[in-house]
Amino acid sequence: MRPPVHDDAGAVLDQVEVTGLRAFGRHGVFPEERREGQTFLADVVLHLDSREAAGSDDLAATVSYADVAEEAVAVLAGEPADLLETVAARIAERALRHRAVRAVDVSVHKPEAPLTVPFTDVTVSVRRHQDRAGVLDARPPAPVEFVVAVGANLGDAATTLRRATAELANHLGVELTALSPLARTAPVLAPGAAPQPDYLNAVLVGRTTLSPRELLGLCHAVEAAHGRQRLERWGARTLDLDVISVGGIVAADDHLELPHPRAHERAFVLRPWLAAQPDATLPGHGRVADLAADADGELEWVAGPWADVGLPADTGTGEDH
Ligand SMILES: Nc1ncnc2c1ncn2[C@@H]1O[C@H](COP(=O)(O)OP(=O)(O)OP(=O)(O)O)[C@@H](O)[C@H]1O
Ligand SMILES: Nc1nc2c(c(=O)[nH]1)N=C(CO)CN2
Repeated sequence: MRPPVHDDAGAVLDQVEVTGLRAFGRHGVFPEERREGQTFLADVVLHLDSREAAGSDDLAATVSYADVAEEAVAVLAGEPADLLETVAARIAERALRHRAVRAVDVSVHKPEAPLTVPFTDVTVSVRRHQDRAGVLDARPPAPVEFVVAVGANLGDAATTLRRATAELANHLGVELTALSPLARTAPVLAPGAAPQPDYLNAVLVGRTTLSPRELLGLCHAVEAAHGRQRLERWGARTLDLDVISVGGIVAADDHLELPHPRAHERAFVLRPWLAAQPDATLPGHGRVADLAADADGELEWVAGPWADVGLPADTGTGEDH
């Protein structure tokens, strides 16, 4: 095991290790190294939280070491660099594009390095961490899954939710793949708050090429277009769009936290989400089915289709739950 990397809560991350990756490359400072080439090797240790993947036995919840290995070998065999440090950093950068990878150790070996003395190996090792703030602003290289929870308890809530859902679905870089049925839910209020009307809630699942920040901005724009005013925390509202998760990212800054910090305890999020996506997991919290079973909150399904957006597959808008 490499020295551990800790997550934000101080827990040691798991390690996935690939060693002895080998390729013919042309890295080096000397012209003959560029001309003749030589063998390079790499060891890669991925630091990640494997609990979700272990719970669901689903490769999508972790990272394929085969992909990381191929990417590392492509760097070894690829564009020549003067320094092993550069080669190691390139491999690390490729590995960190996999969002599940929180940190990575890369060692690059050059056992045929042009030294004038007997030696066994030359190794350069680097450790790199996920740029956690940057991750919230980065557009994913390929579409990633997102989950948005919608709610309203002022005005014609059903019409607002239908229109807001269509506005999201029609936005460039956003595609909806599953919709929960509509639920009527008892308001979850701050202690001592005045009573409020029941909410209508639903959950939208989709794929996006927007950055998480852009998706939040889009949600705010749709809220504003429907007259949302932020007067008090947890106040009654014409429309509320919460970004629950994007691409499995676990990251936070002052304006955006992923996954949504209260989603794991909210029946009005979890139960519709489960209905839309029975095998869903909430990054850092586990299976939505388990979380939904533990969450308190009164909820009653509103029968019938409630949104008119084209989905790639027939999904449960209004079937029995
Ligand atoms: N994952 C997220 N989704 C939506 N807003 C978020 C998220 N993370 C942080 N925020 C921030 O929270 C701020 C308050 O959001 P909002 O007014 O919708 O809160 P709320 O709906 O009253 O309460 P709650 O956040 O508990 O749902 C937003 O301006 C936004 O910047
Ligand atoms: N039932 C219900 N209660 C809430 C809701 C909501 O969407 N549904 N949203 C809140 C703040 O986002 C606070 N309380």
